[in-house]
Amino acid sequence: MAQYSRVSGTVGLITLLNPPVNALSAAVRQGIVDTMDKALSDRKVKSVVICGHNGKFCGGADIREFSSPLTGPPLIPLIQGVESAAKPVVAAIEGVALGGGLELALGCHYRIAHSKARLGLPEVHLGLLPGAGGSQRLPRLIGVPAALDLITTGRHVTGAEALQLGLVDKVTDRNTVDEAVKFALSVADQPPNSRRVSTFPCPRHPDLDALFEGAMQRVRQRARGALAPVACVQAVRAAATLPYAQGMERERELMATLFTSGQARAQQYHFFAQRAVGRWSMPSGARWDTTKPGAVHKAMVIGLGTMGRGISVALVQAGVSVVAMETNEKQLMEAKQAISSMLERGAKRRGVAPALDKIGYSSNMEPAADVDLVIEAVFEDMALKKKVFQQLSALCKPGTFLCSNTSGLDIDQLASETRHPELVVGMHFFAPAHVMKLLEVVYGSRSSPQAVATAMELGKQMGKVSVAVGNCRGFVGNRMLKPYLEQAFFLLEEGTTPEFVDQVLEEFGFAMGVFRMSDLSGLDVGWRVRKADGLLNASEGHSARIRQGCRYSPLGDLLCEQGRFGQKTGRGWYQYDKPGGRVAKPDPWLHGFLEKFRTQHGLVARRIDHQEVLERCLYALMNEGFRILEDGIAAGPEDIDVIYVLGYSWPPHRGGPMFYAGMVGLQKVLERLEHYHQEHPDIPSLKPCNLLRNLVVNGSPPVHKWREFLKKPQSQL
Ligand SMILES: CC(C)(COP(=O)(O)OP(=O)(O)OC[C@H]1O[C@@H](n2cnc3c(N)ncnc32)[C@H](O)[C@@H]1OP(=O)(O)O)[C@@H](O)C(=O)NCCC(=O)NCCSC(=O)/C=C/CCCCCCCCCCCCC(=O)O
Repeated sequence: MAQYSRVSGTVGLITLLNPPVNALSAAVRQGIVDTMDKALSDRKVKSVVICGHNGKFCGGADIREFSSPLTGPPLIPLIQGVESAAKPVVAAIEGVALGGGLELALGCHYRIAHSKARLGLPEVHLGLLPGAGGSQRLPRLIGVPAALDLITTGRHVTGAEALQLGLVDKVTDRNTVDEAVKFALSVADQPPNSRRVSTFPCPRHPDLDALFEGAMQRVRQRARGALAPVACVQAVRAAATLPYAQGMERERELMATLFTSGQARAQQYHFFAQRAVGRWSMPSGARWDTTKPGAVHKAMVIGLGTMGRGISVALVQAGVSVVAMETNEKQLMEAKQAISSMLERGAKRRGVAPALDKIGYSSNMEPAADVDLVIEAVFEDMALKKKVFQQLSALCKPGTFLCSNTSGLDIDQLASETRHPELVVGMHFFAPAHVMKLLEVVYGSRSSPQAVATAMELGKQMGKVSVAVGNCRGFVGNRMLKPYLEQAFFLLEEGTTPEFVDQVLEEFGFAMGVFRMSDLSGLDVGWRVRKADGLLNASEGHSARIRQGCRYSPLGDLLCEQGRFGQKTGRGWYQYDKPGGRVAKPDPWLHGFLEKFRTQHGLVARRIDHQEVLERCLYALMNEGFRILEDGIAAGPEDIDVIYVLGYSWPPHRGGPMFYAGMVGLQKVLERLEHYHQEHPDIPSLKPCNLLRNLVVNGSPPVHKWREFLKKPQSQL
């Protein structure tokens, strides 16, 4: 709803009221229509201010309403009504003005913003475009290049940047509503005719064709196969080339296509899933809303390789004091320099001073005695990590939380090395740790709810989306990666090439196919894990393509034996112009190697099509996701989907693997897995798991109902 009052004698004040973000629900839209009517018909009122309750202007259209038939006054004529009002209307922007909220502000005749307010048109992240006139008004107000940038990236700008762009008329550090009321008094006598943005000509640009071509190329590269960014470019092009009314018609057509698309559903699901994972629970029944996190003022990071450096930066930027520790003096010196420059760059980007005084360095463990939390980020080696945990347990003051940045090792084993296993949790960061938004928080069988709450909260403080998961090999993300990689290797054995597999996966929307990704992260990483698992050598009398009774592909191991570790060595699944080179080129040597391998193992190459690559790689991965749910390692499909979109570059417009399974149809996923498993009975990951069968038997319920079919989460180890 919206509240109305008259202030300072002649200003009509309209306050949007819909906590927590004053989203434009049907009731709020009706409230705006009613209160505008009041203000315009009140003869004492000379000008109007629109603001939001509780320091937030407006978070945009109410996204929850998008899944049911739209009711209440539509937004486009509502904003048109505000713009055509005969009395000046001023938007008082505090907190946020996003999406429909900013579009409402663009319909006002003046915009006053707090310098720290955040403004933006993030609809592209919801699979939409700014469809309430935003795509037509913004370019008219701030010019085509700046509007293209804001609309296609969905990025937020501060009030201060908005002023520079010409998006707002004034910024303030004081009470924004008071300033807006003063401003409204000062313009009360000025007719708003010349302030209607829809009547502005779109600023001219010398080469519109090149500008839009470049923008189109960028959005296609950034989000392969996503419809919304392309439609955003098309809508802005309409603003630049057509009269306003025709531009609005084009905006409407494009929005209608997006609004009902599966991609918009997927991205809106992802928006709510990111928020849902914050409401975590543990098998014991402990929950996010009943557990108080411990305070973390000072933390220690142990091991300053790439991960430790990134984690240190993320902690400092979150306002935590850090002691960064590394025993190797040379590495310590290099880390100091790298961390300082990362902090400086980050501070410059955010327009603040670098908090270099928040970090100290040590070459020994002693400072652990005086910290609230330790994050161990040493090499991924159980024996080494165990030693670190033993030392920490002896050194730390009572109550210090001990966290391991492991990508898949057993948290319970680490905890058992300490005197207080309840204080131990996993914090699986993703590289680069100061940039990537995902954090898997792993609870072991003895982790206390408070330890989990503390790690979850610390993740949030670092700007990450933290997902609580149970303890098993590879946790959620890497556990699901295993069958995906395995299928890709098997497909090579059966006749295809790395180029074709990557092309199919990239067309699906992944930023990189599995082989290019493997070259980037280093083939030796998986090789070391397989070595530790005793998988490198076939048992006597068994085929080289069988391990532990199941089909196994030694292809990755054979490349590593040749020193082909990927980009860093200049050779892997592809060739590069030099070690460290980034441009992957097909490698004739590799094709010859695959042919020889097939001959040696009596395999006849067959033609493998697009559909088979996609289904075998993705359905095997999804099947593991169902198993993870069945095992209680993830509390719900949203957790898995958030992990995959934020940590494994699953395309957001496809929601995540579990959401995608629902989109494809669970029955179809089941049938195709059954088909492939019949063809390859020696690949257990293709055997459809019970939860998938159970969901199909129960009529394939929508993804938000799957939790009803799950057991309580539990640790598997
Ligand atoms: C930055 C935020 C605003 C706040 O962040 P933070 O403080 O961290 O808090 P959160 O945890 O994120 O959020 C708190 C809770 O609020 C919920 N929330 C937030 N925003 C919204 C919202 N916009 N709607 C509903 N709910 C919202 C959030 O979920 C949290 O609750 P919970 O924990 O999940 O319970 C941050 O929240 C943020 O970034 N929000 C989103 C901002 C955004 O993206 N805004 C744009 C929304 S889309 C929009 O505005 C579109 C406008 C144009 C509409 C035009 C309509 C025309 C329709 C034409 C259709 C044509 C169809 C034709 C079909 C046919 O032909 O038939």
